[in-house]
Amino acid sequence: MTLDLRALTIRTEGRDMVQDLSLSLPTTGITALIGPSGCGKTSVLKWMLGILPPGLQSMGDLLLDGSPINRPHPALGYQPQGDALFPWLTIAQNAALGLEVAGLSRRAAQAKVDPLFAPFGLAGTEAMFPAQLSGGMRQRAAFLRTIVQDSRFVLLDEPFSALDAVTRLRMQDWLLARLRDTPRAVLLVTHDLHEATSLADRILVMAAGPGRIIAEIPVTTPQDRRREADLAPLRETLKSLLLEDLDP
Ligand SMILES: Nc1ncnc2c1ncn2[C@@H]1O[C@H](COP(=O)(O)OP(=O)(O)OP(=O)(O)O)[C@@H](O)[C@H]1O
Repeated sequence: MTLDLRALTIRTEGRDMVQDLSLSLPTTGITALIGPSGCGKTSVLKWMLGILPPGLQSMGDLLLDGSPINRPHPALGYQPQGDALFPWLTIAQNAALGLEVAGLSRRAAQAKVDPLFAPFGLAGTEAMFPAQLSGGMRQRAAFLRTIVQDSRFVLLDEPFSALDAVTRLRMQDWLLARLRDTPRAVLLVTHDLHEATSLADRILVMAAGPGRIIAEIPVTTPQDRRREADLAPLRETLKSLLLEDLDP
């Protein structure tokens, strides 16, 4: 299964905010999307999901295995910036919400979510509210809600940015482990070059004004052999691409 975004242009107030952007996601693996603030990363994700705010005009095609799809589409899962848990719902209710929105009964949704609390490190939190959990736990609950929907393609918008450094590293390892359990394709928007180089199989670099992809860089070192020091040259390359773009 492949997801192809072809020739996306997003226009606001008479100017192209994103211009002629194309990308493909293979069946598995992590593709990181990096770029300066405001270049349009979140808007690209929202367009793929069919939730671009009104007021932004768009042109482009999204093809699943070569055919255009209507959105929202069950093959595409999404985790917005932050954890986006509803504070007035318990963790169990939050985790089941995506399934309920997709049409499952409350009971069926809960039955699907329940067995995942332990593997997601959330055993005992079912009846708690988000404010009672640590940042890492809330993030795992948000992942649970996203992952349980079985979407083949998961779009993650800066999922770790609100976490402290240690929790972030643990959550990154944890995400890789979950993806080994249930392989799927991830499009990961991140500002963090360490995160991009340690997690991704491929890094797409965006420039701003208008937002477009200026480089596609494969990360060929296998996950288990990625050492911080070995990844430094790649980070330097990414840094110069990002900074070059900001020069007048
Ligand atoms: N609803 C909207 N109406 C008009 N302009 C918008 C709207 N949403 C976003 N924009 C503008 O579009 C541009 C891209 O925003 P977007 O959030 O997609 O960028 P981003 O690369 O994800 O930024 P960041 O990394 O800071 O999250 C910004 O200049 C923003 O001000």
